Amino acid sequence: MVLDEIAQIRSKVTLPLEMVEESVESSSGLNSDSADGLPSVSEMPESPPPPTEFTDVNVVPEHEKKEFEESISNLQGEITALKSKQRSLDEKRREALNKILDIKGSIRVFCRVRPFLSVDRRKIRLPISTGSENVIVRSSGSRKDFTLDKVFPQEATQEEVFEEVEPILRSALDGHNICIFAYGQTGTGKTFTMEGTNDQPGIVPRAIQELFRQASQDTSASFTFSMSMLEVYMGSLRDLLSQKPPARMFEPVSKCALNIQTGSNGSVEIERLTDVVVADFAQANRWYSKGRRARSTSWTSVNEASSRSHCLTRITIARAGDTEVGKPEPSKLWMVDLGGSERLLKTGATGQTMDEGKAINLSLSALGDVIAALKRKRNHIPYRNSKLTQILRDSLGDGSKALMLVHISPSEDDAGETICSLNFAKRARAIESNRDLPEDLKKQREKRLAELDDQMRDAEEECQKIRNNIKAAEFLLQEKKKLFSLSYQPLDEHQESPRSPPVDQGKVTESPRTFEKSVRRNVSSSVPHFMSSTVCSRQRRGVDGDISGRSRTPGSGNRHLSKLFASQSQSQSLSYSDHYFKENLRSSRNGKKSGLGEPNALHTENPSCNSLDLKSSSIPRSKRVSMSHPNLRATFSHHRRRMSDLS
Ligand SMILES: Nc1ncnc2c1ncn2[C@@H]1O[C@H](COP(=O)(O)OP(=O)(O)OP(=O)(O)O)[C@@H](O)[C@H]1O
Repeated sequence: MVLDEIAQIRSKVTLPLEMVEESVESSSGLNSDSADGLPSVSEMPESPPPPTEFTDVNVVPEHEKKEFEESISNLQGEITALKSKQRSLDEKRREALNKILDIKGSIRVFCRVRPFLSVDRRKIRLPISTGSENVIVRSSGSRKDFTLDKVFPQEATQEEVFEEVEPILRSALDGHNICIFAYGQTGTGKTFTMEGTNDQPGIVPRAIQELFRQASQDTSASFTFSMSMLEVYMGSLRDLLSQKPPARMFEPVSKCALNIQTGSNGSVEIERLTDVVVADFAQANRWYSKGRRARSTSWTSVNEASSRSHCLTRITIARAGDTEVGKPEPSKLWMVDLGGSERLLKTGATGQTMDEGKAINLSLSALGDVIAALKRKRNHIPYRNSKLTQILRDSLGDGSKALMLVHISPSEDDAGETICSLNFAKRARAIESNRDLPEDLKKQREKRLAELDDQMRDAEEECQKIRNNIKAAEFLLQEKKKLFSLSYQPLDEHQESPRSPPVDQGKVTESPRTFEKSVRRNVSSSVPHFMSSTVCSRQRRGVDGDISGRSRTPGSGNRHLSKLFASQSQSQSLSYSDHYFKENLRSSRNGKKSGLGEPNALHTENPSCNSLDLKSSSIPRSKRVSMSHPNLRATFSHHRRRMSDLS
């Protein structure tokens, strides 16, 4: 129904200008020498003129204006109702997604096995075997089985990994704080998973792109994204997007340049941390590259340090437009590439490497403690034990979701480290896996998840339909408003309207007064003094001439109208109340061309109207012309102003 209306409105917006043009040319006799072979006005036989009505074109019938206003307000009401329906469906979808994530666990743990690299000493017997939700590690005659939420084997692609990560991003847009961690021994592929390469982008660039994509589809709210990047090294924080270069390249940063502030409500702010608003994915990606470059040239021993620091990328999502629920707090999406988790004794580290390793291990175990406390719903969550957990305080806990991607090596040499990493994963997992549940509970859980999944999809589909309806209705409303302002609002209001396209400025130049002067210019010298041209009017005529070369716009419709006035002044007989003229307009409104091109439809001189009677105020109301075509009204409304200016 809405689409039909749009089609109607479109035809109303564009067609009438042609109709006006046609009616102007036909009625003014300008096409008298045309192929139609129509006689000019002067050649017209002296048949008795049709009775002339003097009408006040200043007035458009109130009932029509009211009807138009009503249709606009009905449409506005319809849009409001659709938006409220969209909000409630969106709420349903959010609830279902939340329940799904809660059943699956608010802290989910995945495992990714790195493929063999050329540098790996390949053994015939592989220590690792994987299922979809479990990893078995065989080492020194023992066999350990670890259960996880999802396991990505060596051949898993970046796309496959991201597919599983993606649902949590929707939660970030819904207002939840989210943390995605890459955990594991050095060289197991944490940076590959998070950053990726140009050919195989990782989670961070894909997530940013996905956020922009999802936000652009959500018409119920508008989103603003901003981005920060920082590095935590030996308990110090470094701003990776800072515009200020470090005092000396490669200088160790011994002091923490950024302070972590915790509000009374638990919210966390990092003082002086650069936060850049990013308008689109390309811009965000440029900042991300800058942050990555800053990381690789940081600290003392340039490349080595990267595995001994944590790199945190934060996307802050501000949501606006959901007026019924007020302005929500911005949500944060943290994507963290953690430092390598290897045991110090095994690496035989000494000196600074030892200290770095200690710092990493301290913060990783603090993170493990926080996650374990959250899992057990402890009253005290030990956030304060490391800089990392202090930073993530408001994004790990109530209402937040976390995803831990534990990376392991396929090599037998690393089996000990692999077991340590998987023990960390086991500790972090929020719930028992499906595999650990009794059969009946497992079935119940699966059933519930399937129901919620259906609910979520239904709500999403319905929401999409409503989104399309809203778009169509908003377009229709905009068109109606345009039409309304063209038809009923005085010229001044057109100028003030913020929606007015630039061509309306042309209308200003080509103001109704200009037309009036062009009428006067052609009026014989017998016209009263007040109708003769002035310097100003002659200047305006120059402007008028400039405009005439422009493309057809409502303004150019006026140009044709001015032709009509010019020709009127030659014949000095045409009145808007002329029933032929009205008839022509009516038929053109009805899509009939017939009356306008036919000789008997042409206007003849009306001797009783040898001069233009512009005193509209003296015309009885009963004789006012009724032009129900909105665009015709538009041009007439300009004319009305011209007349009233004169009176
Ligand atoms: N899934 C994979 N597919 C192909 N190559 C991979 C994969 N995972 C890791 N690699 C390669 O393994 C090497 C080590 O990976 P990466 O640097 O990401 O490890 P890391 O865990 O981040 O190490 P560090 O802790 O030192 O930063 C890189 O050359 C990377 O390209």
